[in-house]
Amino acid sequence: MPADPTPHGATASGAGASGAGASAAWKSGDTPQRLAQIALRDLPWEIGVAKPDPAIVVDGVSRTFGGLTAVAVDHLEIQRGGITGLIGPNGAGKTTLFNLLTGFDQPDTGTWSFNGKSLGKLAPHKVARLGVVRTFQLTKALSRLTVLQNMLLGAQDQKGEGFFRALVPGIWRAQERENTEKAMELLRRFKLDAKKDDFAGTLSGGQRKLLEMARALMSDPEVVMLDEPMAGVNPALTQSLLGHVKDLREQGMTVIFVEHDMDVVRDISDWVVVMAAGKVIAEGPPESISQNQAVVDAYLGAHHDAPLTVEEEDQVLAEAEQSIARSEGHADVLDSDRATRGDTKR
Ligand SMILES: Nc1ncnc2c1ncn2[C@@H]1O[C@H](COP(=O)(O)OP(=O)(O)OP(=O)(O)O)[C@@H](O)[C@H]1O
Repeated sequence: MPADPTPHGATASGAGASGAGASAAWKSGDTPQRLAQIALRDLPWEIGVAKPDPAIVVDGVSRTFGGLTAVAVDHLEIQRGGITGLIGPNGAGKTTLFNLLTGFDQPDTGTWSFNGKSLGKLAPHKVARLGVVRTFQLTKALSRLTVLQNMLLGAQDQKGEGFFRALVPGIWRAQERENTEKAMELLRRFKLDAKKDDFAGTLSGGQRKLLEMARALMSDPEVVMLDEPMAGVNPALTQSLLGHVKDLREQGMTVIFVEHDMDVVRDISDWVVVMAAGKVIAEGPPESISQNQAVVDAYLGAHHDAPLTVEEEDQVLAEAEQSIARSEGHADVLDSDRATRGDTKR
């Protein structure tokens, strides 16, 4: 795990690359949460704004599927040590962006880097080895492996994999023991230790989400990307999951998570990035988002598919009735019917 949460390029007393007003407030002993908040506090709420200490920088990344532009992000920086919420209506391109950043998909154009190192064209396991891991909207726990076996699959740097090392069983046995100890420690933290020998397929949806998060931590990541970690999780486990996400920041990790529940987003994000139709349409601290007209429009637009309320349904029916009656020359019948009911609305 990253031991030193102090932002790169910043001393404990505070000299960040930019945002000088904010960095002046850094004190030794500040928690990662406070450091991230201070680093982001005085930034303008502008799309593509430079962060004092970015872990990830995205430039001109686009991905199309046939004629559809799923992602078209001009410039985006993710602050190290903070929790960044990525929100947007269905189909906004959030998962596709995650896929691109973690090597699960390749873009048509663009570059992106982690700690200044380009991640373009790297396979997912290499991206993970460098320190960027992700979880999936639909969990990828392998049902027919046990919980512990799933955890061990997440371990990096398996010394037993190398040919010469494989000739020296002592090395891989020691490695295996180390990995198992680490897996058990994480399982205890996520309260899954009692289930270590159960098949992952027998876990509840929420427990699978926990397992996936725990497994992602086996590789000691610096950046953890969580795709809808709370989706389908019962309320009792939601709190526990939220606590775990906050813990990641306490341990100095950078977290990016996709979430639809705005209460959750407000609760845990230091910064929020909003996507719609593949583009970033707003970014800022959580409190800035609900005041942003572009965000309100994007969400209201997305709600065309939402079920109608009873009142809206009544109105649609009444209008349809009127239009049929008029086209058939019976408007008078509807008018007298409405008058009988004491309904004056047309
Ligand atoms: N493999 C694919 N082939 C074709 N179209 C795709 C593919 N993957 C994503 N898309 C399309 O790209 C757009 C962005 O999808 P994406 O899943 O990234 O959105 P999202 O913001 O994560 O949505 P949600 O919140 O519903 O998960 C959508 O229109 C989607 O249908």
